[in-house]
Amino acid sequence: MSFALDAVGVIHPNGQRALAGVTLSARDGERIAVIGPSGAGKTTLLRVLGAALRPTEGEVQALGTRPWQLPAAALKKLRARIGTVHQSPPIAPRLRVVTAVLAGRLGEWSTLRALGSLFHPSDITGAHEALARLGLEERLFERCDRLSGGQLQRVGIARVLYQRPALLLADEPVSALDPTLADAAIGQLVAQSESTGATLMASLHAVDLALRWFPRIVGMRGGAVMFDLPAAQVTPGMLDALYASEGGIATQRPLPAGAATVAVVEAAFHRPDCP
Ligand SMILES: Nc1ncnc2c1ncn2[C@@H]1O[C@H](COP(=O)(O)OP(=O)(O)OP(=O)(O)O)[C@@H](O)[C@H]1O
Repeated sequence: MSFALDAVGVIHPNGQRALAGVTLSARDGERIAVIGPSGAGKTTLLRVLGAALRPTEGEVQALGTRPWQLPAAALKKLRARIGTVHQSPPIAPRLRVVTAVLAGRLGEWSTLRALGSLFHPSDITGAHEALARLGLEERLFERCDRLSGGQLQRVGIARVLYQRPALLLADEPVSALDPTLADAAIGQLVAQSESTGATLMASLHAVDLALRWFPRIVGMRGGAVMFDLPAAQVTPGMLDALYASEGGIATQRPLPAGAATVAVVEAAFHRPDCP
């Protein structure tokens, strides 16, 4: 078992409930997409799974441990085995791209090695390989504040590929990328999961990408799981219900502009290389 949540709820300090009664588990190596409207609780769910946010209610298990029962040093070790791609990567602007990628393994390194790598990057080949998978190898020594938002997002993905975590969490990892780059970047995350056996869980607004690349789809709304199904069993009607408008604000299922909704959903059900 890679992770298990049992009746997990989160209420933020301001009283806002973000998750309610979420029970969910994943086997090692599973690939799961989380979809749902804005505010559904996707980011909060990923933060709970990454042991970054302690839930208000329920039980969390991740990589064979109960994070919130661990002493501080063991919790730090657990976090080093979990990799998160953030929608806006928390990367210091003046950092070189190479250093930002190598930071993926900071949690594994001694303080001395980590400090040293700031001044003398120690595994340039490894950083180059990770960046090449995202088509960014020529930016190896560029400063991060000279990159576009989409390039920075790809640096965040390269960093987690370099980290090689056992549990790979991605929160809207391709929101700043054009459709071609987004598809390629999700392909790299999936390839990483296939080659290392890491469990991959990604939140995505692009439903077509979710259905094409992920065998299992979790639909969330209002902090709760609405459905948890194999991609082939998710119907256009379920997607309409998931993204239905609330409070008079018209919402639209986020599919590529100009696409015939049903046709795209149906076409997206099967990856050519998936049975
Ligand atoms: N730090 C916080 N303090 C208070 N409320 C929060 C906090 N973070 C999230 N929330 C609230 O929790 C709910 C779920 O937010 P979350 O960011 O998990 O949703 P989401 O599905 O990731 O949304 P989006 O698709 O827009 O990123 C929302 O109502 C949000 O306003």
